[in-house]
Amino acid sequence: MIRNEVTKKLHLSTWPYDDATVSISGNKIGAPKKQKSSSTVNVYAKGSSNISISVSNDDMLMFLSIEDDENQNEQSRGSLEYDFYRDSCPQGEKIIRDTVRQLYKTGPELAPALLRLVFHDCFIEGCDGSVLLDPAEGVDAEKESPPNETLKGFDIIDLIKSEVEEVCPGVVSCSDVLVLAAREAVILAGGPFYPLYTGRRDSNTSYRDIATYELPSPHADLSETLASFASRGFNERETVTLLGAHSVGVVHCQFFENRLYNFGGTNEPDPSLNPKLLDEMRSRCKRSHTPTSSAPLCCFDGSPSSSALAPTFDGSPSPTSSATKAVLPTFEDSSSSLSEVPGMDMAYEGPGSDFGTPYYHSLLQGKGILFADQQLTAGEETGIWVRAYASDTLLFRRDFALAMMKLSNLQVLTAPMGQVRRSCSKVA
Ligand code: HEM
Ligand SMILES: [Ca+2]
Ligand SMILES: [Ca+2]
Repeated sequence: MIRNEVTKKLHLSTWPYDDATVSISGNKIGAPKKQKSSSTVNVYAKGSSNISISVSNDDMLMFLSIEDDENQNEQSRGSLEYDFYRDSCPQGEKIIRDTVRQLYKTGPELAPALLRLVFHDCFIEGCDGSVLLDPAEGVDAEKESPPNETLKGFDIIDLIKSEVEEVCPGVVSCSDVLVLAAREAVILAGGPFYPLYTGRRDSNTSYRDIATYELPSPHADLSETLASFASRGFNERETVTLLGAHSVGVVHCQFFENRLYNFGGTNEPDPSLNPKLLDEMRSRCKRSHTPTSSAPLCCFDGSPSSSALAPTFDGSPSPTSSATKAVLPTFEDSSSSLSEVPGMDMAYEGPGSDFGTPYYHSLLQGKGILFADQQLTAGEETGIWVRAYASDTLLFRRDFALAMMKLSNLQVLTAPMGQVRRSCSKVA
């Protein structure tokens, strides 16, 4: 028999379940104690050909198998470290976790907001907090890019960051706060836990134009979506996985209105849209009347100067950005006013269902809300993964955890590059 040597690292400081226990070969070794300055516990099981590690919780098992996949982690994490702040701010990760959990109690919509926010940050020049910056001298803020106009959660990040600043001023980067807060949001939304490395630093600027051109469009067909994710190193399977994030949150009418009434100039709805869902969506999103009054609610193509150049968030005549702003309130204005803008609940099939699986189920029924969502069923390989995730929750949770780790490690800045901002919306 081949002798196996197995080393398992359990990352306890970020492990959300206090009651996890670990067994090796059937012998319970209990929940390893947290060490004082280190939260990594190595579980050694040497020289046995019969090692099995079981834990009291499915996600923990999945997490152990992720740890087996060292190559993937090694490649993408660059010079990030596990528990980077263990000496400089040992309470940091816990403060972030507790604050997100606290805020979630009164505002559960923060979970989808943070998940989308981390995607929009990491996709544009990496996970560097560039999306968080306000416009200023020399800063063309991504916030002002049309695809980011309905982005929410900036105030949540500010709140979390100020809690962290109270204890460890100037230590924990905004980009780390964002990935850690989003990880917590995924768990709260019913998604899987995934381990994260830290030590990201914040950008010195923001990339409005890049965001305008490079954030994927809700109107994109499959090949465009795949190309966009491939340019960030995601294969077809991972792209299908990440879109599973669309099982939570809301989509405003402007992003799918073209599918309901006049798809591609045909004056007919999108034929790939399930007729029942079409009725439902039409009842929530009335047809826009005149281009002038409807334009601000219609499409993402907000900036007048960019419309000719930006094929991404296309659709209809571009409104002026000031008009757009007047109609689409930002999160800061008031979350309640944003929720009054009509739209569809991503989880329209009913709350309380699993994270992920119902999304793929609905795609199989032609019930994707965005054209880009529904397109996942149009490809041979993507279709395979849609069907796989629709029926296999555990497979999805594992893949989603891995894909979120990869997303969270995109193109990170580490010392001596970048900076640690004290206020996430301002360059230090
Ligand atoms: C082809 C790729 C994608 C496109 C075209 C896209 C587009 C959109 C659009 C148009 C919305 C609605 C925004 C609104 O109405 O305010 C939305 C919401 C959302 N997106 Fe995506 N998205 C994509 C991929 C992703 C990925 C990879 C993630 C995360 C991993 C993500 C997470 C979310 C979440 C959580 C929401 C709900 C936000 C909320 O309710 O606050 N999206 N997306
Ligand atoms: Ca960024
Ligand atoms: Ca970068």
